Amino acid sequence: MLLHVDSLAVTYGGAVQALRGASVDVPAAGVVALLGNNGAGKTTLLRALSGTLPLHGGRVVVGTVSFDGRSSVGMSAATLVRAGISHVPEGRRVFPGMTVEDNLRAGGLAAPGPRQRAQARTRVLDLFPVLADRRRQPAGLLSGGEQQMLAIGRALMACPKLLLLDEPSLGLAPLMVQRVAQAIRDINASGTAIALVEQNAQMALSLAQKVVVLDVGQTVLTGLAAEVAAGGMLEELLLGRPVDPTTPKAAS
Ligand SMILES: Nc1ncnc2c1ncn2[C@@H]1O[C@H](COP(=O)(O)OP(=O)(O)OP(=O)(O)O)[C@@H](O)[C@H]1O
Repeated sequence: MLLHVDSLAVTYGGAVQALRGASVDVPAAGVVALLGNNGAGKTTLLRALSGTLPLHGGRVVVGTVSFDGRSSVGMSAATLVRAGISHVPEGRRVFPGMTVEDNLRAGGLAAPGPRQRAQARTRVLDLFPVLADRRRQPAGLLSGGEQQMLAIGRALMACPKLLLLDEPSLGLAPLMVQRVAQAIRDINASGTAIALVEQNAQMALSLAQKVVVLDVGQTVLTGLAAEVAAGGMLEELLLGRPVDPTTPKAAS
């Protein structure tokens, strides 16, 4: 398993328990959708995995996280990105005053070497040709969809084994959502594993092989995407009806 997370607990400021038993496995080259209602802990989970919990207060208190065979709890964001975990945060967070090219260059600082950096740049510009057209423009002038592409492209510049995507479709027009979804498919087809947080459950189910549902900081369902989609379990969990504790965990 590329990523193995078991019973992870995270608190903010010692008081807010954002995660209280999150478990998720992501196989090499797999796509896992992380679903759950607002406040379920999805963003916190991605931040814990990429070492970007707020410096002020966010803390992993218990649990196991292993990435590529090594325990990764407590590693810095810089170490984790070099180990192969790239995070595209919610709200894209491109550097608005820097050009598209410089945003990509910043992502490439974590690439293993110059040859891999050049290959990653070619790959990103093939995936998102609009970034090549706009490479001299400040990132802040791009549309929301283009900024999302740039944020994903910047993350890919580090040559990740695992890409963490937080709400990539948020606020995008339907056509742009489709283009981002296709890009996610293409990225995965080239061997990069993906953990995808998405409010758009339909999109997430169409991209993922596996689904993990979080509720109030805990993993309450793990299953194959096709089975979860067919079984109507998701509506039950996301619409807030009581979860049957006897529901078996589907095969992972
Ligand atoms: N910096 C922070 N300080 C204190 N509490 C926080 C902080 N960030 C998140 N929380 C709390 O932690 C819990 C989990 O939040 P998180 O953002 O991880 O959930 P989420 O599933 O990503 O929700 P959403 O879909 O709304 O983004 C919530 O109760 C939230 O209020």
